[in-house]
Amino acid sequence: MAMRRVAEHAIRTLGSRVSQSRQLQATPGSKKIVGVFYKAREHAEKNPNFVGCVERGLGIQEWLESQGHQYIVTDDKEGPNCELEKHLPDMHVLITTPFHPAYVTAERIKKAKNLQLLLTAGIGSDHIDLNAAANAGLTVAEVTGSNVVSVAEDELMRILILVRNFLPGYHQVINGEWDVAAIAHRAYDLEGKTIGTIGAGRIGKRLLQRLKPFNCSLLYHDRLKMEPELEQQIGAKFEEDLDAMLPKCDVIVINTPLTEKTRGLFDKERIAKCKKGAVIVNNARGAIMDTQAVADACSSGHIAGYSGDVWYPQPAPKDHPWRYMPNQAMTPHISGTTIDAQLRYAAGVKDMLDRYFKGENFPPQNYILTAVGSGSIESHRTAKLSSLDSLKLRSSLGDDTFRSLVANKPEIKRKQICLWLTWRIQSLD
Ligand SMILES: NC(=O)C1=CN([C@@H]2O[C@H](COP(=O)(O)OP(=O)(O)OC[C@H]3O[C@@H](n4cnc5c(N)ncnc54)[C@H](O)[C@@H]3O)[C@@H](O)[C@H]2O)C=CC1
Repeated sequence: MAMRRVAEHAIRTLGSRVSQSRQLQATPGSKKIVGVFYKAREHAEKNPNFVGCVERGLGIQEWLESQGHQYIVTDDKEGPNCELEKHLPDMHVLITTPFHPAYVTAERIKKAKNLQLLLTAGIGSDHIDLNAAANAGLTVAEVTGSNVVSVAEDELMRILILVRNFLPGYHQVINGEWDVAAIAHRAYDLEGKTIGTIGAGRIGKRLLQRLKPFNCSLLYHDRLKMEPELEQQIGAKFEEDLDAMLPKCDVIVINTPLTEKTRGLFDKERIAKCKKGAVIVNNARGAIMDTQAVADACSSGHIAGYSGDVWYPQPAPKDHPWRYMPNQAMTPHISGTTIDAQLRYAAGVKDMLDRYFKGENFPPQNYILTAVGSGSIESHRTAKLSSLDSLKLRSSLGDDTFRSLVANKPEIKRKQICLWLTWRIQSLD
């Protein structure tokens, strides 16, 4: 709350103190756009709306080529000789997804001399080195909101799968077995249990809304408390102290972005604070967890089950401990790439490319990082920006707050707010 007040005050006094940031605009002429997606192989033909794969490349090939642009699509993203590396020196735009992440390292950014724009088809741009992108003056944007329903629904499913001990029963059927007791001794109702989400942004709120009819006790820990009316409507109680919330929860769900604050948040010590027998669902990012600590807690039974679709790295190596730990219900990274989600993030990417070609701003909530022209803003601010975790802009203020601030101050350019607040939040943290 205090941070929000400071930020609001800051915007009131922003005025002319911040000079114009560079407008991201494609220079005239043909652009080289590279997209990195997962391969669908024989599955590509099974559904005309399966646009998120290499074979369909978000369905924008014809449109881009009709405008004279070059569009390269690949799934080959690893190692010095991969297809992605070959195109780094002359690409202007790189489209990546969190499902088959092309890790955009500082080294790769350095090689990509012509790169202006990094678009994430989906949500979560932690596979990009944002500090390096800021230093290089790149714009990073994602299709915010595109798959939040997809993930919230998936989390609800995972909670039920773990609490009802569903998977062992399914495996019995496949294996020709029948042993009710082997399942029933650790299967529970969801009703009456306490569920806590860490992060109650778009996905977290949607999950809480979906859980309300289950008659559970709902808790949330976030950097921001919801407005009282929304809190009441959702029916969840705010827990300012994460470590105080954890021992209360039968089910813990992680819904924060991966930032420097959340990387490794669930280490051995924090997992030890969870109630014995709690289950954890994590569709946010694998690196929020200490991999081995999760595997150990599942093996010891302190954690009764772990489910999620996010790993580090991705694809998960064959020897990843989560593949082999007991009571896990892991899948590849799938929750945010339903056909419905693909259509939404494909449309969002096309819209941003169109705006980029026309020199128009993107929807404000899509920006993760905005381009900074050298000398176009005060130098110390540029310097600050280059060294911070840019996700703080959204994760500290919350997108709703940020949007309402922008909406109430039409005279202030969004990019100015973005740059200034990012710098300001850094000093507040
Ligand atoms: N598995 C999948 O397919 C998908 C995964 N995701 C992951 O889910 C994350 C969340 O997505 P949205 O809900 O759309 O984002 P959002 O920005 O709407 O919400 C994130 C929430 O986390 C809170 N938060 C940030 N840092 C925190 C901290 N240190 N402690 C407590 N709360 C903190 C923010 O205040 C905000 O309320 C994404 O960043 C992404 O990593 C998103 C979409 C698909």
